[in-house]
Amino acid sequence: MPSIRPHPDFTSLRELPDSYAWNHQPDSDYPSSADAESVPIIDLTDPNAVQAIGHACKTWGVFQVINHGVPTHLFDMVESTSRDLFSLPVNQKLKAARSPDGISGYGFARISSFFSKLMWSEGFTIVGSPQEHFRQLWPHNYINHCDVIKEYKQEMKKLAGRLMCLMLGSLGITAEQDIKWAGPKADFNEASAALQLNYYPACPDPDRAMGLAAHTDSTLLTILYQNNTSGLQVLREGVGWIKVPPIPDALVINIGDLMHILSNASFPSVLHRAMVNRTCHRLSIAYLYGPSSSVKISPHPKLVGPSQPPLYRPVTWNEYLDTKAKHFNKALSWVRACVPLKGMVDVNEHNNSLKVG
Ligand SMILES: C=C1C[C@]23C[C@H]1CC[C@H]2[C@@]12CCC[C@@](C)(C(=O)O1)[C@H]2[C@@H]3C(=O)O
Ligand SMILES: O=C(O)CCC(=O)C(=O)O
Ligand SMILES: [Fe+2]
Repeated sequence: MPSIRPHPDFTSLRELPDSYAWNHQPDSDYPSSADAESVPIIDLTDPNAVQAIGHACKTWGVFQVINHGVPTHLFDMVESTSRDLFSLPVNQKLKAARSPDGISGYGFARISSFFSKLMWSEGFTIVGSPQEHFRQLWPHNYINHCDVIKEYKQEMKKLAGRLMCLMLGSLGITAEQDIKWAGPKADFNEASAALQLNYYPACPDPDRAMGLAAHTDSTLLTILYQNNTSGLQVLREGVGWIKVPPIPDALVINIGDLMHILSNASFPSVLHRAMVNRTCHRLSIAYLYGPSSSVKISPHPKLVGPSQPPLYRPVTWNEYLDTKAKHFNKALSWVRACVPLKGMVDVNEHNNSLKVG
């Protein structure tokens, strides 16, 4: 939790309090070519999807997918549950507040404590069943909302398994032969995940506010649904912050730190952030996908050899989440093997409200 106190209901403020005002670097720091580049869009029914995904993962660490097979009505339903949740009175939402050392529940982003300024957003993290927290929010009608989340997570799990096969396939790794923890059907059925609902209210001074500060995800991969309001940006080295526009029915897929480790740094975990809007609120739903708790993730043997030493030590998801909670943007360096890594992004350069020390 930040040492500065959040406004109890910042969604109703007419002016941006100083505690929410970030000192953004002017965009002129970056060449204007930032507008000319855009995140790849990949059709999952395209026979060349593996190559396209491999290229996007290596060069961007992020892409959008279309024709992914997730039924549209599921997005409407999960959006409606999220709206119902965030429009509850503050006191009601606080009944499901995340405990100080917990992961699930209502509150600020987990990384908030690393910043001297507050973020213009609310979040709700779901790990496992949402039942207990949803009952606190909606004592009389939580069951429907639980069902929506359950169905959404099932669909996301299937898609995440497919994406794992495509991403690894592009590196010459097959789930059947090369990844034991992919399970007997090689469908990654034992994998686990968290669902993060993010709500960014309309903001009186969007140019000085920050929705969600620049970070990488502590996942294998993340599947992000965003409503029709833009805000997501990804950092392209040497170019700058690139907007990832909402495309109806498309999903944004990004590489997380664990996939960066598994790929022995072939795939970068992309730095991203969410900006806010003066007139429209924004909603996003992140499916944060990782291995089951007993699995140690390490650079895959097929990507290691005499000229390619393993760049990271083995870690479980829980160990990595603990490291991230302690060291935030330094977490990857903490699991680095004793080999210097070239071309690492220093997140400090891009987060100027980061607390020092
Ligand atoms: C499974 C995860 C992944 C977490 C921690 C835990 C639950 C909540 C996730 C997020 C969601 C919002 C951004 C982030 C950076 C945050 O603050 O909380 C994420 C973090 C991570 O990717 O490190
Ligand atoms: O809201 C967004 O677009 C980004 C959300 C995000 O990065 C996250 O939940 O990890
Ligand atoms: Fe993220």
